Parts: sequence; structure tokens; C-alpha cells
Amino acid sequence: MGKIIYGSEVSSELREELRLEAEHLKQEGKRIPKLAVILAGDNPASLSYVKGKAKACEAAGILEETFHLDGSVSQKELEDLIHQCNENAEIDGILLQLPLPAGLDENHAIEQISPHKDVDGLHPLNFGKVHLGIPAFVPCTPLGIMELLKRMGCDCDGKNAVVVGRSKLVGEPAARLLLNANATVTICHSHTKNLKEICRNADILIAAVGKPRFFNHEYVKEGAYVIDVGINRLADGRLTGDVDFEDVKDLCAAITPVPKGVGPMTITMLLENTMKAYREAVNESGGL
Ligand SMILES: NC(=O)C1=CN([C@@H]2O[C@H](COP(=O)(O)OP(=O)(O)OC[C@H]3O[C@@H](n4cnc5c(N)ncnc54)[C@H](OP(=O)(O)O)[C@@H]3O)[C@@H](O)[C@H]2O)C=CC1
Ligand SMILES: Nc1nc(=O)c2c([nH]1)NC[C@@H]1CN(c3ccc(C(=O)N[C@@H](CCC(=O)O)C(=O)O)cc3)C=[N+]21
Repeated sequence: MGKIIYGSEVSSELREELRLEAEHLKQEGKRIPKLAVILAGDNPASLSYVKGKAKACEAAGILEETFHLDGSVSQKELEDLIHQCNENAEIDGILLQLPLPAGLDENHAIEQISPHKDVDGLHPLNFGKVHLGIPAFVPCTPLGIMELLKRMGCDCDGKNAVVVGRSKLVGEPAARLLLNANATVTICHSHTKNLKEICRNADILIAAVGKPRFFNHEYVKEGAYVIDVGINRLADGRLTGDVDFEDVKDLCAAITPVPKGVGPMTITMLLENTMKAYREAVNESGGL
């Protein structure tokens, strides 16, 4: 039976440290860190994620403001709001919830976010820095994945890591972080041939495709570390991952569940990145 590593438990620990740090700032009469979340449209999954982020900020003592725009918002209106958040000295982090409604240019909007407030790590400058191994804002889900691997007791150095999925939010930066940690990395996607064989060779398997219970025991090597990123809602309303948890759990060394796995870690890393942006902003302004 593999170890089950709960992101929810790791998150409680890390969020408590953040809460103490925020409480300390408050006691000293300092400015409080603040996150701005921009949501365009009414995608139900996005609405629920945004609520989760707001709740987590509140519990950690971090200020949060959600800017909920109409789905028919123009590119200019969206970008004007981003510019206002950039200029607002009370705001440390800006998260633009993805996907944007059809017709809006995601890349152009992301480029408007100040790289200093880009707590999602999606701005090309942060993306480039991560790929050059320079300190930067790293996307939250991949950061959470690396922390979970650490908690599994997995040393990535020299291991075969297979990342299935190449999105800019998850798969691609996760692969880069694994490479930076000296794993031998293979990135798979919908055009990959022999996916099963490649996965079966993985010491570390990162499943991020968005297909419910896609990875069963045929895809998993004995003793592998398995991270299930997928969040899929079943017809009965329950959530399930991309990994067939019951079929795989006895085979692997360690596995993350869904829910209570990577999802809570994504939010925790968003809080961590917001605190990092705050610290850097305070240092820039000479400690005010
Ligand atoms: N837990 C968390 O915090 C988060 C969870 N998620 C979840 O993770 C999953 C992935 O998200 P995201 O990266 O944004 O999704 P995308 O839809 O952007 O990317 C999916 C990736 O999987 C690849 N893919 C799809 N089908 C197959 C297949 N049959 N075989 C191999 N590769 C395949 C795609 O390939 P191609 O590029 O060729 O199309 C693509 O690269 C989703 O379930 C999402 O809900 C996302 C963000 C955070
Ligand atoms: N710019 C941007 N940044 C993101 O980080 C981002 C995004 N857009 N778009 C969508 C994805 C998805 N995502 C999740 C965050 C938390 C949970 C989470 O906490 N899930 C809980 C379950 C929550 C529930 O029960 O609904 C869990 O897995 O235990 C899931 C998914 C962030 N995303």
C-alpha cells in the first residue's frame, strides 16, 4: 500500500505559518498583503475556484478583492482594470482567472500584469526566468507539485519523471521545475505515441490531462511517485482525478488523492506567492 499524501494537510501547516506572519504584520500596524482576483464571465468551475481562493485568503489574514467582470467585457476594459491593479500600491498580487471568455486574448491580457505582481507566474518575464533558473514567480500548481514530492520523500535527482500534459499553467512549468531539480524529464501530450510504455518507465508520474481516471495500473511502475493534478467533475457531482486511485494506490510508493491533493496546494502556493510579492514590494519601498 503506497503512502497517501494529502495536500490538504500540508496546506494546513503552511497556511498556519502564513497566518502567523500576517497577524504579526497587523500587530505591528503594518500594511496587510492583498491579492486581486480578476474573473470575467460566469463559468461555474471558475466561480467556485475564485470563492475557494477568497476564503483561503480570509483565513490566512490576507486581504482579497474579487473583480467580477461581465462575460461580454472588452479587451480594453479588462486591460484597463489590470493596469489599475498594477498602479494600486495596496495590491501585491494579481490573479487573472483562466480560461477567459471566448474572444478575449489571454496572452495579451497576461502581458499587461506587472511581473512584480504576477503571483500566477504566467507573465513571459517570469516564465523566462523560471526557464533560465533565475528566481521568479513560479506558477502555483507546479510549485505545489514540487512541495508534495518533497513531502513524499522523493528526491528528484536522476529520476525519470514523466509529465502528461503540456499546458502553460501546469504541465509545461511542472516539467521545467523537475528538470531544474535534475530529473530526466519526458513531456507527453495528445500526440504522444506509446503513452502507456513511457508512463510505465516513470519513477515520477505527473498526470495533468483532464480525463477522469485515465491512468490505471497499466500506466504505473511499481514504486512510482504519482501526482494527480486532474480535477474532473463526475455526473453525480463528485470530483475525481486523472488517476484511477483505487487501481493504482497499492502499486505506487506514494500518491496524491483528488480531492484534497494538488488543488489545496495550488491555493496555498498562491498565498505564498502573494506574501512573497508583498515582502518584495515592502523592500522596494524602503520598508514602508
Ligand atoms: N489541482 C489543481 O490545482 C489544478 C488542476 N487542474 C486540472 O488539471 C487538468 C489539466 O489542466 P490543464 O493543464 O489546465 O489542461 P489543458 O486542457 O490546458 O491541457 C491538457 C493537456 O493534456 C494533454 N492531453 C489531453 N488528452 C490527452 C491524452 N489522451 N493523452 C495524452 N495527453 C493528453 C493535452 O495535449 P495537447 O497539448 O496535445 O492538447 C494538453 O497538453 C484538468 O483536469 C484541470 O482541471 C488545472 C489547474 C490546477
Ligand atoms: N489563472 C489561473 N490560475 C489558477 O491557478 C487556475 C486557473 N487560472 N484556472 C483554473 C485552475 C484550477 N485551479 C484549482 C484550484 C484549486 C482547486 C481546489 O482547491 N480543489 C479542491 C476541491 C474543491 C471543490 O470541492 O470544488 C481539492 O482538490 O481538494 C482546484 C483547482 C486553479 N486554476
